[in-house]
Amino acid sequence: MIQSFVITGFLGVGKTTMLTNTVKEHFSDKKVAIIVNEFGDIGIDGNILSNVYSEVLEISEGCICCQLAEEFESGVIEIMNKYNPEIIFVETSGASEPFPIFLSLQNLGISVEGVICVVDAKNLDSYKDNSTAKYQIGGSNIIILNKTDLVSELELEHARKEVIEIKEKFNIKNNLTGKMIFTNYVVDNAQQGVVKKDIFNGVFKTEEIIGLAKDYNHLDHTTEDSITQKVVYLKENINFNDIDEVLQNIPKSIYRVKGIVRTLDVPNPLVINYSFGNVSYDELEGYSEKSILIFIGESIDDDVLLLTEKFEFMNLPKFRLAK
Ligand SMILES: Nc1nc2c(ncn2[C@@H]2O[C@H](COP(=O)(O)OP(=O)(O)OP(=O)(O)O)[C@@H](O)[C@H]2O)c(=O)[nH]1
Repeated sequence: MIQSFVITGFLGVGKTTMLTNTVKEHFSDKKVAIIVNEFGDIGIDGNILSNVYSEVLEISEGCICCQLAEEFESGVIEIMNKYNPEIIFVETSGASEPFPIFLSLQNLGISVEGVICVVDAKNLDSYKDNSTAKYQIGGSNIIILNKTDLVSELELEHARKEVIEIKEKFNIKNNLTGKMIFTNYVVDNAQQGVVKKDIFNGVFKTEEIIGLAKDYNHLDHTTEDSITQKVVYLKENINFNDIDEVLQNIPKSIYRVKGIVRTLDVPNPLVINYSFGNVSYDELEGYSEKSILIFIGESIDDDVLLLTEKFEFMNLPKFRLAK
């Protein structure tokens, strides 16, 4: 039977980092397929992962947990036929819930060995009230407190307590029987997403939950903290400083910026990663597509316009992620 892991967690907490490091560290001897639910016209994570690993399927422009179950399931079947993987990792978008994906995998006869929720130990307080974030923790059975390099032991302990509190409150139940779907869960720590190998050995017996999971209904995302995104394509005449100035002045309502941008003064295109006030730039060779920035957050329309008014846009499409 093919095994799988679902990786969930809020925007920018380190899911892709964990996936990349984990696959390299613990699964280099296995045939691994990675499925990334990415938003926007190009999958930036997919682009990066495909440099590391070859078999990446991207499901784009939508949320697998809401509209894309069918596309997701047919994509998984395609991957199984083409690559015959031993293990499948599914990275869900930071704005979706993990459990519907669990069910889709189960429908396809794939064994789900764990639903891993990556938590940002440094920034949990700033996103823990978002309803999707709570359901992500509630819908997982392996919780990884990541970015431990950025916190003190006291802060880590605080984050751990908070996570357990949320988990106990939002632990998903079967709608019909009222029983907990996950009877067991673990909380562990990681830095740069490097997770202990035995975490992947499974912490629950699949048969424990299969019966319960069948009757589970999709939880609705609530409207009040809906997450939207804006995709901005940039013209080619920008300097690095123009980009940096925008990224140093991101308002709090924008949780996440990702992109790949070519500038006049840096030789290679730059992969841009912004989350929780930190921005990083990594040069990427061989990218020749349009320069693109994706802004993700709550009610961000005006903020993005204000921030980017100095750029000349090619266009500015908008997607709705979660309602
Ligand atoms: N200091 C520190 N930074 C980290 C750690 N893990 C990830 N990061 C950084 O956090 C940023 C976001 O990481 P990603 O792995 O892209 O996060 P993600 O959860 O996949 O993001 P989305 O797919 O947009 O939801 C990147 O700049 C990472 O380099 C960590 O343990 N410590």
